[in-house]
Amino acid sequence: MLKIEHLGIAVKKLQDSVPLFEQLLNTPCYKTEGVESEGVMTAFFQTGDSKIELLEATKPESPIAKFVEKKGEGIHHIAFEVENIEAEMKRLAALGFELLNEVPKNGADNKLVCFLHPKTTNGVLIELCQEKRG
Ligand SMILES: C[C@@H](C(=O)O)C(=O)SCCNC(=O)CCNC(=O)[C@H](O)C(C)(C)COP(=O)(O)OP(=O)(O)OC[C@H]1O[C@@H](n2cnc3c(N)ncnc32)[C@H](O)[C@@H]1OP(=O)(O)O
Ligand SMILES: [Co+2]
Repeated sequence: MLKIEHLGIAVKKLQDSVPLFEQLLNTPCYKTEGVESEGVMTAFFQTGDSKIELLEATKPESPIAKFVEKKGEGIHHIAFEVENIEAEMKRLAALGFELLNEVPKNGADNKLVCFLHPKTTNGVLIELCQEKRG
């Protein structure tokens, strides 16, 4: 794993949380982007080498809607940047980690992503992400 690429934070309303995080971090939100396949709208902040990703659900079946309903707002996942996502997925599957998607899928911010089930990672949802090339 190269670094923590971003921390995902589930929120109820970006409209409220974006200004709050702008004040907290003292840096502007540099991008908002919808990811239809995940049912989320995201907002990104640069913090040093890593990012904060705020996530608001855009439909009731969204993992973020379920999470907020059950646990409330808060840290949802940690995303690690990897050099080669397919090699990393193979390596982790062979070690017994449960991959939530068998092939890399499109994430926000020009990334290919794969999630690991929190039940195999001490209750922490992990995202692998690789910059899309070409
Ligand atoms: C845009 C993209 C990007 O960065 O580019 C993103 O981040 S998209 C971010 C949104 N997309 C995703 O999260 C995709 C991956 N997530 C998923 O597939 C799902 O959310 C699962 C993690 C499999 C959970 O779904 P499921 O329907 O099974 O929910 P559930 O509510 O029944 O939860 C099953 C168990 O997992 C726990 N659980 C659920 N979400 C969790 C989370 N974020 N962190 C830690 N534990 C979590 C529940 O408390 C429960 O534990 P107990 O059994 O102990 O009660
Ligand atoms: Co993420």
